[in-house]
Amino acid sequence: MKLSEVAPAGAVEPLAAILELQAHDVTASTTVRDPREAVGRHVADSLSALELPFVASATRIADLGSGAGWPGLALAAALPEARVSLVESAIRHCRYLERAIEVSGLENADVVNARAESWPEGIGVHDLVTARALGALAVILEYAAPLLIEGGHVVAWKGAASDEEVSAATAAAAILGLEPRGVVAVTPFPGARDHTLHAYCKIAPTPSRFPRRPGMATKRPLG
Ligand SMILES: C[S@@+](CC[C@H](N)C(=O)[O-])C[C@H]1O[C@@H](n2cnc3c(N)ncnc32)[C@H](O)[C@@H]1O
Repeated sequence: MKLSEVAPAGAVEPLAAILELQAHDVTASTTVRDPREAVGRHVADSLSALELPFVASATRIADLGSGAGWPGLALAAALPEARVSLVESAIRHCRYLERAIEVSGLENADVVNARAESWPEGIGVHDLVTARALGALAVILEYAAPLLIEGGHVVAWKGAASDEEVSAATAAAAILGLEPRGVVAVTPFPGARDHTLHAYCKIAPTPSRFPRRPGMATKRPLG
């Protein structure tokens, strides 16, 4: 797959620079380094969410657990009007993300070295929170809900999620002021299997006891 087949014209150059960096920088947190493979597995997978209208129109995005920057960097490149914060707890990954922003020239992305549940400046200001490969759905929702404005959305990129995981997330959503808005199956690259986007909307204030202390969402999951 070519970048120009999966990314909007203005996003091709910055993303090509990031894929080149990712291929050679040993601190990039990914096993998919070959740029030709990364076009599908990282870029197209990240941009598959643009088919959701509230992703395409988002203006203030937080990508939680960014790692090597997917989906956050791809969304920043594709949505130049949006501001994208890459929230990453590991300083090593943050340094890489800063280099990726520098080589790409993306001016609408920034790096936040924090745990998603310990980022007070991020509370209540985002209309979209994204997360890929960060954890169980219920955990992602617990991290995301406080960061959203009412009417904002969460999108979680998942492989095959079990019925149990989805039910736990539905129960967690009800506690957090979120409502499920569907699961969309996507095929970002030929042969991609079990790629789904799980969407939720914030329909009510999140109770003030959230975010809980760091680590609690995984130690004692809601739902
Ligand atoms: C498996 S990687 C996924 C990276 C990227 N989203 C992807 O799909 O390629 C998960 C990342 O989340 C970070 N992380 C884990 N818990 C976190 C938290 N509570 N807040 C912010 N980052 C977190 C880890 O350091 C790691 O870089």
